[in-house]
Amino acid sequence: MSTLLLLPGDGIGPEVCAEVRRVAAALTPDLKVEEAPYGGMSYDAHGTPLLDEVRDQAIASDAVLMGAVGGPKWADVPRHLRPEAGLLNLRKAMDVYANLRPAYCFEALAGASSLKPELVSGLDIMFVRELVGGVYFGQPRGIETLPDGQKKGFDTAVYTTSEIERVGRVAFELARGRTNKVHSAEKSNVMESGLLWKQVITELHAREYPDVQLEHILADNCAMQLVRAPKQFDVIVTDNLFGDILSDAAAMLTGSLGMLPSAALGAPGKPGLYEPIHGSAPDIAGKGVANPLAAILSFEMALRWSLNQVEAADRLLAAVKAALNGGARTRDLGGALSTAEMGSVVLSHL
Ligand SMILES: NC(=O)C1=CN([C@@H]2O[C@H](COP(=O)(O)OP(=O)(O)OC[C@H]3O[C@@H](n4cnc5c(N)ncnc54)[C@H](O)[C@@H]3O)[C@@H](O)[C@H]2O)C=CC1
Ligand SMILES: CC(C)CC(=O)C(=O)O
Ligand SMILES: [Mg+2]
Repeated sequence: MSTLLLLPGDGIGPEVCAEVRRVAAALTPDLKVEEAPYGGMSYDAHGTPLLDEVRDQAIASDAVLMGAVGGPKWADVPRHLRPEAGLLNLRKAMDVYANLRPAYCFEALAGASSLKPELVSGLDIMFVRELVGGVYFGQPRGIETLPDGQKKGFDTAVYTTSEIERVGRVAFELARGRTNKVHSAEKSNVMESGLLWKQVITELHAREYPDVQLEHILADNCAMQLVRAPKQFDVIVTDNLFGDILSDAAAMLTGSLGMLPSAALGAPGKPGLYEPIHGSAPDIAGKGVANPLAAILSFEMALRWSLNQVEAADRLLAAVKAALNGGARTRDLGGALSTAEMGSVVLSHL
């Protein structure tokens, strides 16, 4: 029996994870679903966003699915104890370095996109975001007071050859099963870590993946091209910061931030960390209106990538498609369904 560890977290996290629980109970009754405190609610109860035993439980499970963490309540908590620090520490501890963020436009939602339907109809981009390196983790970092009394805030963007190579390999391998095309996005024009990124990807491509079409693109141009002509992209491999930003932007091409799931993968055989790409959405938390589909589709990715249940994943994907084809829409998609009502429509199609 496989184990899924659910970490609902804060804000809308518990609301969308409740729908994942219902779907899992109906679709995969043999899956053991455990739950643990995490994020701000763990800080409130235990003084830390990630207990050592929860980290160990995550590493020992077959897959981890989290809702979201953070919110204004914890804005004044010291940086290393903030909910977001718990998330970064969990990603690092699980060494889930390749974050797959599919920006897939369901046919029924082409009209809900921020772009004209013809620009997004058939859109299927796979972001491969490096997740455990770069500026979110680099040292030194901090806020210091300068001799003249003003303050200096600083971070370090750092990547090593092996960190770039291993995520690049994931992107090229994925591309081979798709349209054989990879864009590598960086800022090699102004950043040394970006220059190394470009060199390592170029060498990896020449050495191991000459059959795949590779294009380098500066991250700012990539942002512009995503909203100009997104269908030119298939796989986009990029660093932690650019991947975070570009994938949020791409979410709106698919209709809503509430639609995008993700899978964070490490070494083969190790558990993956699955999460909707959105945050805790404090502006709508507690209202029961959040779109649960990003979380439900994250469960679909967990079934496919970690839990060896491809048939169940196919059934779930078909149920989400049927729900959307039937007109089911939460508020972010222009409809009026509540979180639980959207979950129920998906369930009705399983
Ligand atoms: N993986 C995680 O746990 C993440 C946590 N965060 C944290 O979440 C908190 C809030 O961050 P924000 O910048 O507001 O980003 P956010 O992603 O939480 O929300 C941005 C906007 O999208 C809407 N939205 C997000 N998810 C939605 C859903 N499922 N259905 C309908 N609407 C949805 C929100 O209502 C809001 O208007 C912060 O503390 C941030 O650090 C942010 C991103 C990822
Ligand atoms: C640490 C997270 C809050 C950063 C983020 O927005 C993300 O990973 O999507
Ligand atoms: Mg983000």
